[in-house]
Amino acid sequence: MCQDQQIGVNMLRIQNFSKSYKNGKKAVDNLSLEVQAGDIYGFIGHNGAGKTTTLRAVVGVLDFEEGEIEIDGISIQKDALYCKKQTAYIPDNPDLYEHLTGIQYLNFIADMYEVTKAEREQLIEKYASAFEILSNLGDLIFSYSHGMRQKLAIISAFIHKPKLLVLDEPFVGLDPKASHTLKCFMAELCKDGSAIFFSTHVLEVAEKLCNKIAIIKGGKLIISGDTETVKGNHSLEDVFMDLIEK
Ligand SMILES: Nc1ncnc2c1ncn2[C@@H]1O[C@H](COP(=O)(O)OP(=O)(O)OP(=O)(O)O)[C@@H](O)[C@H]1O
Repeated sequence: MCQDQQIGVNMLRIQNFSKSYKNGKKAVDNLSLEVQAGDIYGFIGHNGAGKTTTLRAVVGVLDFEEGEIEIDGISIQKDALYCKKQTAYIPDNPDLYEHLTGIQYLNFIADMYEVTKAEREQLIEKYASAFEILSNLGDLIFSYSHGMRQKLAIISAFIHKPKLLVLDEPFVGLDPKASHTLKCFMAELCKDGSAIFFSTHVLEVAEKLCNKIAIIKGGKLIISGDTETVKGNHSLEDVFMDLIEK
């Protein structure tokens, strides 16, 4: 069902978020940004800039003391369960249950998110066919290649139609066809009223796919907004290099 009427509603609001690790390292410093329904929001920055730290705080797997994070208008500090139900997260190196088969894993996730039997069957068929792992779903995850694991994690996220999809380096390990398929499904999800916030080092992908971009450097957000505004008449790579080297 098309939910275009939701486009523009805040799905993620990060306000003055800071995170220091126990060793005293301030990984993120006073970061604020908003991701709205319909947005494909790219989060870019050099190695160690603070992207994963931010993403992990957003999805509730990393505690933080400073700032506020709201998902679909609800504070994750106040109602973490509600927020987690609206969200799917694919880390940069998904840790899947190796002793399950692919289909057992997908059913486990579908059960957790209360996806009906009819709907899960239809969506698993759709996504697993598109990612060409339908015939592998009966095999143990233990036997999957890195790319197949990545595809399974992606399918598990899409089958419960999250309002907010958070991805950390989702294109790493995917072959060109699977990357293309993922981009199409990301666009489809956002057209249906969800929002995507993802980190990437692939600036060409960010430039083409994202309607919004944020650049983080040394834990501080240095620019964010509409892709066209962020890049002006330049390529995103030129803008990135310029900002990072300043
Ligand atoms: N568990 C941790 N304990 C201490 N410091 C950490 C921890 N995790 C990350 N850091 C530090 O926080 C900073 C930000 O790391 P983070 O993983 O968020 O960066 P990133 O932008 O995702 O980098 P990359 O592009 O390399 O994945 C880095 O200086 C890193 O060393």
